[in-house]
Amino acid sequence: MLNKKIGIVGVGNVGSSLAYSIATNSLCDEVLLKDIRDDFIQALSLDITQASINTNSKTKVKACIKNEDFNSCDIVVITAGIARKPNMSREDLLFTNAKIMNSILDDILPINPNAIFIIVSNPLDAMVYSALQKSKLSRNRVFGMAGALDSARFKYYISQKLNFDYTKIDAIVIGSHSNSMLPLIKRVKVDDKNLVDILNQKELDEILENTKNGGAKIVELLKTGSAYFAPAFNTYLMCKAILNDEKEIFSCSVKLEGEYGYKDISIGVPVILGKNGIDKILELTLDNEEKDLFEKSIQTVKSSINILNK
Ligand SMILES: NC(=O)C1=CN([C@@H]2O[C@H](COP(=O)(O)OP(=O)(O)OC[C@H]3O[C@@H](n4cnc5c(N)ncnc54)[C@H](O)[C@@H]3O)[C@@H](O)[C@H]2O)C=CC1
Ligand SMILES: O=C([O-])CC(=O)C(=O)O
Repeated sequence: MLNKKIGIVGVGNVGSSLAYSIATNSLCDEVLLKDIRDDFIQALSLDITQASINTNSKTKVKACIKNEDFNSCDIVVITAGIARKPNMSREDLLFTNAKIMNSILDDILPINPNAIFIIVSNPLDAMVYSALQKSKLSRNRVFGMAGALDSARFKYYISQKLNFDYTKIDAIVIGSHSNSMLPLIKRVKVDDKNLVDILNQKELDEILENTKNGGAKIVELLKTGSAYFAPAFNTYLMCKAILNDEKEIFSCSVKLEGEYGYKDISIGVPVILGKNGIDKILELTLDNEEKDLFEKSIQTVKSSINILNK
């Protein structure tokens, strides 16, 4: 897909892995890197370009010299901010990352109010809400990556438990990107069979716990930060779906305006992604137990938004 440009703001672990995936897969014409570390992004633009040379990639990787370079970006991914360390929750990042997000939007929005903004910084759902409030852009152009990652982890833990090919597993996580996320276990299909008919309750509970703690487990092991390859690759897939107008289904954090019975809140639900960003929000029919868990998820996001708005 040429004549398309993606800007990445915050080129640390997630941002640089995303730039690498985009460039080595020749997803677009240009990737623009912006960070507060100028020499670092110069180095990365050289390194990632040199990595993609032998893939015959058409993607140019450039370090942003002036904010005006963002004026022609079709997509801007915001991965700037601090990552959590062991014994921290994502919510502990709230104030620092909201401040960083606001300063980035102050820089980019006047130059390019027409891009699609994909938010990655944590706590994800509150950051999406905050970016929407600040930008006043429509919700189909400001949304967040998390549900795709959580759904990949859900599939991973199901496949581990069953020792079964994960390509034959259909599973999705909705709700907040927090401990109160909602892996929809009753809907999981394994080769067209219901997972709940295959495993006992203890085994199902283990999968749920592992999925919810998927990010924290990596944080505990890494000690210096959080996961980046899987977050970056899922963001890459979202960019690809948009630039290629794939109309693919992803679980994304999006502002609800009545869907699922909620308004004025950003949270993970399945959506269709295409060239205009969010093409459609899909409304699953939740049973009473799922509705209660979704409400808990909503409350987690609301409490972060309320803290920010105080
Ligand atoms: N939504 C999700 O599923 C996931 C979210 N995350 C979040 O993504 C964020 C980034 O994570 P990592 O890449 O691992 O962190 P990192 O620390 O490796 O990179 C963050 C980068 O942001 C840059 N930065 C800080 N302030 C900036 C500003 N004002 N303008 C431009 N750049 C700025 C830093 O210099 C650094 O290069 C964190 O908030 C993390 O919690 C990480 C993984 C998954
Ligand atoms: O765990 C973290 O802090 C980073 C993240 O959101 C994830 O990997 O799911």
